[in-house]
Amino acid sequence: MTKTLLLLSGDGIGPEVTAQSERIVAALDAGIVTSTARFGGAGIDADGVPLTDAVLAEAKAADAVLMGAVGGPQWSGQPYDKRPEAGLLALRAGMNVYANLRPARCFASLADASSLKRELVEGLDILFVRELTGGVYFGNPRGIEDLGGGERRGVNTHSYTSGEIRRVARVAFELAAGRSGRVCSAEKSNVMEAGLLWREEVQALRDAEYPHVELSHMLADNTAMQLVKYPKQFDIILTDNLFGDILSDEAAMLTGSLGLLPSAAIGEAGTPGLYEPIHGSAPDIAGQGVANPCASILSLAMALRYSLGRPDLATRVEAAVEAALDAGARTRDLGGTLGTADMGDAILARL
Ligand SMILES: NC(=O)C1=CN([C@@H]2O[C@H](COP(=O)(O)OP(=O)(O)OC[C@H]3O[C@@H](n4cnc5c(N)ncnc54)[C@H](O)[C@@H]3O)[C@@H](O)[C@H]2O)C=CC1
Ligand SMILES: CC(C)CC(=O)C(=O)O
Ligand SMILES: [Mg+2]
Repeated sequence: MTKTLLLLSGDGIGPEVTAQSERIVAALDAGIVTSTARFGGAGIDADGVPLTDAVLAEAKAADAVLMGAVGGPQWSGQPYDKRPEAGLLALRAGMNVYANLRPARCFASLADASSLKRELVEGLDILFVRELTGGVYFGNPRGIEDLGGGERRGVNTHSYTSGEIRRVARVAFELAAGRSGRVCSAEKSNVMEAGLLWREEVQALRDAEYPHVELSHMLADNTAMQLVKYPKQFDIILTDNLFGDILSDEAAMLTGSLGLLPSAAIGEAGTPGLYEPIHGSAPDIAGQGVANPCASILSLAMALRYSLGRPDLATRVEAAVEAALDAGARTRDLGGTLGTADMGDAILARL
């Protein structure tokens, strides 16, 4: 059956890495129909807003969306609600993709590319389950107010309801069954009420419905430290929007590069998923053709697995990426000399 994939390549290196995923889709020849739309800074330049209603409607009507990255210095002077990043938050909220799966796996051939010693990262396989549509990125009130006399106040609100916590915790507990059965929930219940509620709700759901899951709780600052001390202690890390954002970037370096980590954002069954590399638009290397496309291609693999009904092709794409890395294919971030399209070639050759 035909499936539809909407490509929102966005800004900076977004279009460069998404182009390589598009080549993979074409090579798979699996009846996946792709379309493209403007999004992020590219949307602001053409339409005045980062995400139009029409593009959101297209995203909700597709089987899956593959996003590149958004943002860049050109748009940093805009008010917050007009920035490319606000478009991404609106897309995530509009698609109601509240659970963000961010796997951090260390490929065998990259164990020496990590900033940690080989023995600490060899075989590493962590899955972050990050809450994606709540917390401090979305809470109200927010803004910068003028207090007079040259003083201003910046305000953001971190809030979670029990329902928001339970639905993402359920995703983590369900996924635990297919892994080691262990979930570590990271929050700041020692200093934040929303963190305390997080801890209580996660524990209550586990006790009521998932008694076989081995659940532990860890304060998020300690989690950041433990990730570089002994990362292999973790299997699934369940955490909120802000901590998940930060901890997953940290974990990326354990695997060798931020350019390697994919993600899947999923919501209720039967609704489309949003797939994106965890990295941003990388203005420092944009336009040079040197970005690593692996995170985008591995995000496409996650789309094949979770939204496009082709787990067989997901495995094939992941194997092609691993085989290219095993054969020594390396972009600059991994210490190599290949450009973005060369890396795409190396992966395509092994597909
Ligand atoms: N999902 C998204 O669209 C995200 C967007 N952003 C936006 O991106 C812009 C830049 O943010 P930064 O803090 O610089 O984060 P970033 O993730 O874009 O880049 C951080 C560092 O990692 C490198 N890097 C990232 N992806 C790479 C890849 N595929 N290959 C090789 N190197 C790679 C960059 O060159 C840079 O040195 C900002 O406007 C930010 O808001 C940031 C994170 C996520
Ligand atoms: C809205 C994004 C720019 C936040 C982010 O860095 C991420 O989701 O990884
Ligand atoms: Mg981030």
